[in-house]
Amino acid sequence: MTDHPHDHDAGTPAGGPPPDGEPLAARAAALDLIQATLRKGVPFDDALEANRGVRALEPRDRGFVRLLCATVFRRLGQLDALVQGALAKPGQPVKGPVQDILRLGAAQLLFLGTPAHAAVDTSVELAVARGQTPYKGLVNAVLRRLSREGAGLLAAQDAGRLNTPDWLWLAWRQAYGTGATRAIVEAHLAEPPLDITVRADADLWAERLGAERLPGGSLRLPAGGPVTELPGFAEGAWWVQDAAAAIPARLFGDVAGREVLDLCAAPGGKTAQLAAAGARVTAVDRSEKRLERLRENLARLGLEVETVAADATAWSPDAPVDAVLLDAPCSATGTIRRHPDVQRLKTEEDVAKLARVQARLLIRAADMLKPGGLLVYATCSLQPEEGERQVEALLARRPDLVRVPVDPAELGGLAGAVTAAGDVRTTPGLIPGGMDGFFAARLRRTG
Ligand SMILES: C[S@@+](CC[C@H](N)C(=O)[O-])C[C@H]1O[C@@H](n2cnc3c(N)ncnc32)[C@H](O)[C@@H]1O
Repeated sequence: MTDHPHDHDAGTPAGGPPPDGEPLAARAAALDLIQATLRKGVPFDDALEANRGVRALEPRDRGFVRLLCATVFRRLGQLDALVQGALAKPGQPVKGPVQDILRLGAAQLLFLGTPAHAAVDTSVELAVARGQTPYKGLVNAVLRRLSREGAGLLAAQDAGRLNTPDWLWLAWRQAYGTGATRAIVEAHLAEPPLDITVRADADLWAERLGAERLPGGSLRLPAGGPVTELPGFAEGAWWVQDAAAAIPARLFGDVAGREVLDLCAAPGGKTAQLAAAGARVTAVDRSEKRLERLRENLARLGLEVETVAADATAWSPDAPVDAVLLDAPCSATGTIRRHPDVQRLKTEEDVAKLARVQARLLIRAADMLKPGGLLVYATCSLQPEEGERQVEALLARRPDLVRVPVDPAELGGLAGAVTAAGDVRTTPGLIPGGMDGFFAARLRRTG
């Protein structure tokens, strides 16, 4: 389970050699998937779940399809510039399926190490199979040229900048400065490692899995391969959760025996942390389908919580509580290295719309607290409107709330993640191997 609204226990894409079993079927499935996302706006994980062609493939080929699509989303700016540069007539418009076939072909040639003949031949066949026979020659010529000259062209590109939509580049530069923005966009280029949170015995599991221990307690493994086959998965010893996503629930301190409301809970990564730490959790989510996923996840972990399917802007607990976690719906721009399609789907308008929802949820969450109770607000967004600005606005509006600053020692010494005001702000470039961009603030109700 991860924090992304469209990803659950999906694990990480497996790399490995390109398919030789059904080479065309795998590329055809990848074409359908990137078209669903880039042309129709369907989040990649939803497209993947709905695609029958992918389900029919061997697991290794499915891994290839996932990696190929992720590479197209991750490197789209570079790929489009390369294709443009390789056209016989520069500036010639290349659109629709032909454009997408070229993107897939170039990604295989230049980023996945697919042998040139396999990448070129399957792309040409795909063009024919999709009724693009008149463009067969163009696909062949562009990809052959890229197989010869691509590496040199690639070396001259500013990869981080090219792959980042302008609005995100400008917003991050304004919020974090040029150096930190560079670190963010560089972190987006790499396939992220697999981070997990263990129920208990982190040292034991680190040894068993050969995992690295991260500040704060998460374990880190290299990406690739089916997560469900790793030791400890089936018996519920751990769950998938980015190291940054594991921070907000820890900000409550010792929750053993305490009642905690988790207001936007599914698929349950933070619910699991709270329940594993001994809290009595009520997990609220407005999506019954996602709540079902939360129940499945917690059942695997052998953890019990109460679940409520409700809109948190309209629902109230029977009585005020000691602790509320609001992991609000957001643009998810902090998860781009895990979900590179996000940077192609989300817009500035989405951020403004979500910020209004977050403001409403925050007021409701504050109203649910007893005097002395703690509210932790979190989003997996890099946009200050969904983090820092929300908390400033709430504190200005609600004199009964005060900030309880976070001490870097609470984050295993990750001093770079604590802001001057005492909130948590992680960015993907913060640690080697990266971490999601997250914001978290801890507030106390005083009256
Ligand atoms: C960022 S995800 C939560 C991730 C989760 N906390 C975890 O750690 O696994 C946001 C969740 O908020 C839910 N949601 C969105 N608006 C809501 C609302 N008004 N009331 C309750 N849940 C809502 C979505 O269905 C989604 O599951």
